[in-house]
Amino acid sequence: MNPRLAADGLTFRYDAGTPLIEGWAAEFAAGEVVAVTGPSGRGKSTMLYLLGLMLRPTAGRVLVDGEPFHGRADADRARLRAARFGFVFQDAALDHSRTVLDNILESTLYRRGDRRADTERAHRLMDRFGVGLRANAKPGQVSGGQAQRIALCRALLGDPDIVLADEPTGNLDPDSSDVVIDAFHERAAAGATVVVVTHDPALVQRCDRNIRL
Ligand SMILES: Nc1ncnc2c1ncn2[C@@H]1O[C@H](COP(=O)(O)OP(=O)(O)OP(=O)(O)O)[C@@H](O)[C@H]1O
Repeated sequence: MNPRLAADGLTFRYDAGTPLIEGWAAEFAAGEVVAVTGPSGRGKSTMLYLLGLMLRPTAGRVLVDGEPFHGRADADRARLRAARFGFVFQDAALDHSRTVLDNILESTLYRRGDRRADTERAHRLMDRFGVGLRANAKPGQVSGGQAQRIALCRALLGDPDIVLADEPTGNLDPDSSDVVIDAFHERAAAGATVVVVTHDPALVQRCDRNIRL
């Protein structure tokens, strides 16, 4: 059976210099939570952008269910991302002009769904992650750790079957981090693939395996 997500001979350079990532291969199966670790500046976030079809590789392939997607048109990749991927950016990347709730609901805009059910689900996720009282705040009014948990709610709202998270517990205390990793394992138990870039040893320990870049 094809892995849910795979990198095959992935090479990437930002400019004309030496490639940051060269000939990298990895497979991520449905049902597992995988940590990706490595020194700062090694290219972990870049690798996550490649896996998330946000950057095009210089060479090599990114496969989803065995099908190469890295070279597809932007609109195709965007459609696949909206339907199947949940991405947590390292800096949360919230839209400061909209409320917390609207930021979370943004991930549903490209899916045909029931707005009321999505809103109820968003509130349940916010309560679970301890940010339920901030629904009507603007991102500029919340703490860094709260912004990170709001970004997680946004990524998880659509029950994505591929979750890519960049330092999702970087600003969190151990209890809040546990809630996050529990949620990742829950998605994996439901059949998702979860890839987590992290420097947090406690998080690495709770992942099924660790790939070192
Ligand atoms: N848009 C860009 N243009 C040019 N160089 C970039 C760009 N983004 C990142 N880089 C460079 O690529 C290298 C890898 O960056 P990346 O953020 O992928 O590393 P990382 O392993 O995630 O680091 P950290 O653990 O510090 O978050 C760094 O040297 C960085 O300066």
